[in-house]
Amino acid sequence: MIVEILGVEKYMDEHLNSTNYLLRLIKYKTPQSSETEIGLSAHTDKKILTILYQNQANGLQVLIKDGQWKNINPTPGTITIMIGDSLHAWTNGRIHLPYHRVLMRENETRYSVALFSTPKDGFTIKAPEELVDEDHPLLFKPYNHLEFLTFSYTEEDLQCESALKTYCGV
Ligand SMILES: O=C(O)CCC(=O)C(=O)O
Ligand SMILES: [Fe+2]
Repeated sequence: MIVEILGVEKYMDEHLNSTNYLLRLIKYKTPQSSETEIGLSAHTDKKILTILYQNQANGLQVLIKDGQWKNINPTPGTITIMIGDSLHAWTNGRIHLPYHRVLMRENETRYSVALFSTPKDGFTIKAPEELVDEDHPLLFKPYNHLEFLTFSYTEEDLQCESALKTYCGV
């Protein structure tokens, strides 16, 4: 759908051939006090797309424009999809990159299952020429996904507002 909306369907095969998948089951510790606790601190997913499924214990929040955190309380049985850094960079910033976190509330155990699609090792993320023009100048230099991941585990990444901009912003 995304490639169709952006008119770059011709890259679909390249995308499928360069993608791996990773499934993660997460169990969050149940807070025993009435204080809310950070289950997962604010971050963006460094990968392409995240498909998220959770139990009834809500807690996912997304940062919205005015700097507020918005609760994401999905209807039971539905999934939440989030864009990761790789797709944000590949689309030359055309698709919003959501900062998100998980807050835990008293006596609720949250389980979530995340299916990440991720660029294969060694793949270079480069926005297609169709998505770069005068109105949309190139935002990120082409970068190697694995090297970016290595950077994202460093102290420098922890201190910067956007790993992607710091690492390869134009
Ligand atoms: O558990 C959740 O709802 C969020 C998980 C998440 O953001 C992640 O694993 O990157
Ligand atoms: Fe995440």
